[in-house]
Amino acid sequence: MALAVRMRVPCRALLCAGAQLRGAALGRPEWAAGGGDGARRFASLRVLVEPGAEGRVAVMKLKNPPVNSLSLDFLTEFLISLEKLENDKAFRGVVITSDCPNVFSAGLDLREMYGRNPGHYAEYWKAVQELWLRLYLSNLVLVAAINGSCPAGGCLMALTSDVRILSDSPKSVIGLNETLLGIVAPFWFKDTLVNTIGHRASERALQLGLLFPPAEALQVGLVDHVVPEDQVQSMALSVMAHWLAIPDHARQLTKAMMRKATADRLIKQREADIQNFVSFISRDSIQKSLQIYLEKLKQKKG
Ligand SMILES: CCCC/C=C/CC(=O)SCCNC(=O)CCNC(=O)[C@H](O)C(C)(C)COP(=O)(O)OP(=O)(O)OC[C@H]1O[C@@H](n2cnc3c(N)ncnc32)[C@H](O)[C@@H]1OP(=O)(O)O
Repeated sequence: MALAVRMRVPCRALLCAGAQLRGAALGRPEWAAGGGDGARRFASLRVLVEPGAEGRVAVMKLKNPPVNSLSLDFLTEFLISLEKLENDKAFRGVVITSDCPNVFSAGLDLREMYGRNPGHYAEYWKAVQELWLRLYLSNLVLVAAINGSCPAGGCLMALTSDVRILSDSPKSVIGLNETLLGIVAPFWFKDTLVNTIGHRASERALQLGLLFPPAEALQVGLVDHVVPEDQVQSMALSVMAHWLAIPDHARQLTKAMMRKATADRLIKQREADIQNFVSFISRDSIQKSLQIYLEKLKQKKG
């Protein structure tokens, strides 16, 4: 029973070890315990982890300004924080939210996918896979408190949660908009979306690269609740309490039953998926599309 519940993701330890080495190489402290809660509160440069009021729930705040792009450094720090929480039996649930105003996450860091070498692309993609697998198969109850814009990889991250709460703001759009960048969402992004909103809605959303405003996101089932911005966190904690009323073992086995087949599709072909990504992203035409998109983002500022 315990084995079935505690699904492990291969290569995690290696990735985390890599992250620690990278941090050490940059000459900065890995973790700083702080505040009156002692060891339970910890932070890396880009991820703040605070215990909730009752101690069973942690709040993870993404802090990679200006837009919480999922850079390699961010991903490695996030994965280490998540592993710490998974390994601490006191924690049963995690609320994931943003520390950056108006943006939950801008998705994958375009600078990791543009103008680099194949080895870098492979390392980056492995970390993106790891993020998805660790979140999608997490034994913890995960609630995404989406307090801002949530495109592409940000949306993927939110989709791995058990519940999504979106702030009711014009900036809070959510969706897998990859086609707008001239790139294609990989099959496991697509599978996660289909598992959430169904096949037809996903087909339309993916082809058109739709970014749904709050009311539409709620209607299509991409999020579970839309609330005023200042109530996102309290709503997340109240939904969490509901989920924590269910015995962990029953909920965890049910979650695994619902998600394992989808995760296994990637686990069985991780290396091939990395090679596909590297050859796709290295194409001149794709690099050109990314360059144009990055320029557009810069021009937007005027
Ligand atoms: C097989 C291939 C599959 C690959 C899959 C990819 C999935 C992805 O996640 S691709 C990334 C998709 N992301 C987006 O399309 C979002 C792009 N960003 C935005 O739309 C906006 O930045 C925002 C709505 C999130 C926030 O808008 P805001 O006005 O607050 O900020 P900006 O002025 O636009 O941006 C500030 C700053 O940040 C840079 N930036 C924005 N997004 C990214 C990003 N994803 N990666 C790297 N950098 C990003 C932006 O260029 C600005 O930089 P400068 O200050 O240097 O100009």
